Amino acid sequence: MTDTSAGAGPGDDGAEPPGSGTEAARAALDELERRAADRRDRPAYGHDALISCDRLVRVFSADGVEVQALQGLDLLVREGELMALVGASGSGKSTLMNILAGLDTPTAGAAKVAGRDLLAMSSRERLRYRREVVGFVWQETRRNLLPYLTAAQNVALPAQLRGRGRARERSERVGALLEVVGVADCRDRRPHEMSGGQQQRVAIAVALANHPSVLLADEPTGELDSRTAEEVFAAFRRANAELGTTVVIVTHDQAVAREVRRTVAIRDGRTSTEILRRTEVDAATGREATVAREYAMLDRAGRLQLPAEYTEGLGMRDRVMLRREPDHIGVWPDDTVPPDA
Ligand SMILES: Nc1ncnc2c1ncn2[C@@H]1O[C@H](COP(=O)(O)OP(=O)(O)OP(=O)(O)O)[C@@H](O)[C@H]1O
Repeated sequence: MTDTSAGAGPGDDGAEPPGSGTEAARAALDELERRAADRRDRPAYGHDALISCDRLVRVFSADGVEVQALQGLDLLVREGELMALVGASGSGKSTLMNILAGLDTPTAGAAKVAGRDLLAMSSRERLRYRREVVGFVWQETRRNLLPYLTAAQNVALPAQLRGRGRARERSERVGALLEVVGVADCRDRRPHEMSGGQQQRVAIAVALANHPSVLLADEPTGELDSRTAEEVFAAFRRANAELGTTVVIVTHDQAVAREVRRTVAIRDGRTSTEILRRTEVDAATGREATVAREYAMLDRAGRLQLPAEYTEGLGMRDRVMLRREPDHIGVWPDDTVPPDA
């Protein structure tokens, strides 16, 4: 233990006797400086992520009542990921998507997408951000497309508005995008001449028109039957694989959530658990199988959200008992005596 008691000063000859208070204080100071330097050199949170949300808060006030839709949400998404966000109704998914889409601003915290600081953008930068950095697909099919334009005209519009490229290049890109999402045959049809699934796939092409870094979709298959939903999801997957676009999908659809490698659950305005899926080859049979593992998010304040089904199943409430083991932490209901206590 470091002795920092007062009264121990340099000796008569000016030299510090070993173990003196001054020497100990200097050692403590060196240690503090070393730790501060370590902290300085450590990469910042989310430095290599395309999307980073750091303790994001969004409070709505309505009729004098405050609703905390996001309560310190942390989320990192790497470039090229295809991931799903799930959560109960009212957990804050749409609030998060609106912030990432540049349609709403957080009350506190930090949010960055492709290097843009979502809290510090001017209204002009915000407009550019919405046009160039993110593409958006909404649940309601009619919200995504202009009804009096054909599929090709809808997809051509964002680039036309931006005044980018020559007409021929734009037309080629429209054809290529409709091909990627699998609706090249709908090129000259207006929305009412297409099925709901075809309209959503055209909507994906529209959202991709300006080469966005991120494609955001809020319940894009919510109005579709499961077979059609699969086709729409396949279009997201192709956009991700062929164009490298990072895709974040909010979904209630378990089938869609199971199809992605990473599913993040939001609970009470915070990220709570995360499921990562990997393909593993069985050494004995050589057969491939998808292995899913569930993780809980540990935020930088050390907070951990335990899944409700775990805590409810074990009758855990208000307070739990913890014990640190060499390689894990044990958690027991408050009134339980741990096995080898
Ligand atoms: N504009 C607003 N004004 C007041 N409260 C709001 C507003 N928008 C959202 N909320 C509230 O914030 C909370 C989170 O809402 P949000 O729409 O983000 O949830 P959600 O997870 O997307 O739900 P759902 O799955 O039903 O769409 C809810 O309690 C909601 O009532």
